Amino acid sequence: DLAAHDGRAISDCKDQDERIYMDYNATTPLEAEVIKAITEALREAWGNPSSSYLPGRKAKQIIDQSRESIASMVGGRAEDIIFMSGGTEANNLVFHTAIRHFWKSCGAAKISELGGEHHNGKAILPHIITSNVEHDSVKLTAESLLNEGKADVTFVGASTVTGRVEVEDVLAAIRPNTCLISVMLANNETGVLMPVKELCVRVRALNAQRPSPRILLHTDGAQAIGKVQVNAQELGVDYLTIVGHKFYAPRIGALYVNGPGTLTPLLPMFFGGGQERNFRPGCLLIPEKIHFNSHFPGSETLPNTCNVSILGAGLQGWKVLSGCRKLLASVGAACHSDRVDRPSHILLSCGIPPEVAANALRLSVGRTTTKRDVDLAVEDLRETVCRLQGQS
Ligand SMILES: Cc1ncc(COP(=O)(O)O)c(C=O)c1O
Ligand SMILES: O=C(O)CC[SeH]
Repeated sequence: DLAAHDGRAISDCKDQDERIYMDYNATTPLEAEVIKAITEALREAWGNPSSSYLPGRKAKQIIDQSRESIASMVGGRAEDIIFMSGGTEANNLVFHTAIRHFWKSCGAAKISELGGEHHNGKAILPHIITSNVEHDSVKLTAESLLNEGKADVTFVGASTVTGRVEVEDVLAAIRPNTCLISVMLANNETGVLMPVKELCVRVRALNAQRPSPRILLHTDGAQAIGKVQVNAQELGVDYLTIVGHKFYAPRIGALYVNGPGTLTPLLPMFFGGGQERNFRPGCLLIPEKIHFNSHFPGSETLPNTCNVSILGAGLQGWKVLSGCRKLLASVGAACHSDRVDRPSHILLSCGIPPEVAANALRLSVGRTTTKRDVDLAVEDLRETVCRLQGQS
C-alpha cells in the first residue's frame, strides 16, 4: 500500500517486503492535513464558488484562502495566482501568451523595424529561448511552436561542467524578436538549481534599454517549491509555475503572474464561465454534489437505468437537459413530459426529497450506447452545469 498519508507509512512498513519510496520528484503522497482539508471541503463546500448560497460561499471562501496562502508561499499577491489543472497547463499558457502577446504588441511598424515580414527571405516570428533540460511540458510545447512555424526557438544547452543553464549562454541567444525566456528553477532529474535570479536581473536591465518586444521571463518552479525557498518577486520572474503534487498536495497547479493582465500579459487558452477572472475559465476543482436516486440499499436495478440529481439551485432537471448540447434524455417518464417542471411523484413516493427530485435526470442507455457516448454525455452535463451556475 503505497498510498501513504504522510510518506512515513511507506518507509515504516514492518513486513519482510519493506519498500523505501525515493521518487518524490515524480510525485508525493498527500499530507494528512491536506486529506483532512479536502474531505471537509467535499462535505461542506461542494457548491459552485460562483453560487450565492452557503455551499457556494463556503467553496469561494476556501478558494480565496488557498489563493492567499499560495501567494504568501511564493512571495506574491493573491491576485497574482491563477489556479489551473497543473504544471503542464501553466507552462503551456505562458508560451501561448508570449506568442500572442508578441503579435499584439508588435504592430506593423515594429515588424518592419525587426526586418520586415520577410527578413533574409524568412518571416519574422516571435523568438523564444529555453533550455535543453526542461520538462516535456516546456520542451514539447516549444518544439510544437517551432515545427508549426509559429515561433523561432533556441534551446540553450546546459553546461556539461556545471549542469546549469548559464546566464551568458542565454544572453548570447537573445535576438531583436526574442519575446520569452523560460528556464526551469530546478531540474527534476539532476536537482541542479538554475541561475534564474541572476538571469532575470540581466534581462530586466536589457529590457529597460531595448525597444519592444519586452522579453517575458518564466521559470518552471515545479521541482523547487516545497524543497527550497521560492520567492517570485525576489527572483524577478513574470511567471512562475506551481505544481501541487510535488509538495504533498493533489494534482492541481497554479501560475504566478506578476500583475496578470496589467503588469504582465496573460491571454487565455480557454473561454467559458468567467472563473479565474477569465484567465482560466471552467468550474474550479470543488466537486459537484450529485445524488443517485436509484441507489436503495439491498435493491437491484436495471443495468441500463440511472436516475441522478445534480444538486444546487437553478439545476432543475428540465433546465439542465434543455441546456445540454448533445445529451437527449428525460427527467422522468415520457408520458409525464407535460409536467417536467414538477418533481416526479414516483421519486417523491420513493422518499426522494422534493428539492432533489426536482433536479432529477433519467438516463437510460441501449444496445448501441458506447463508453464514449457516456463520457460525452457526462462532459455535456458538466459544461451545462457550469454555464447555468456561472449565470446564477
Ligand atoms: C519540472 C516539472 N515541470 C512540470 C511538471 C508537470 O506538472 P503536472 O504534472 O502538474 O502537469 C512536472 C511534473 O510532472 C515537473 O517535474
Ligand atoms: O521527473 C519526474 O519524475 C517528474 C516529471 Se515527468
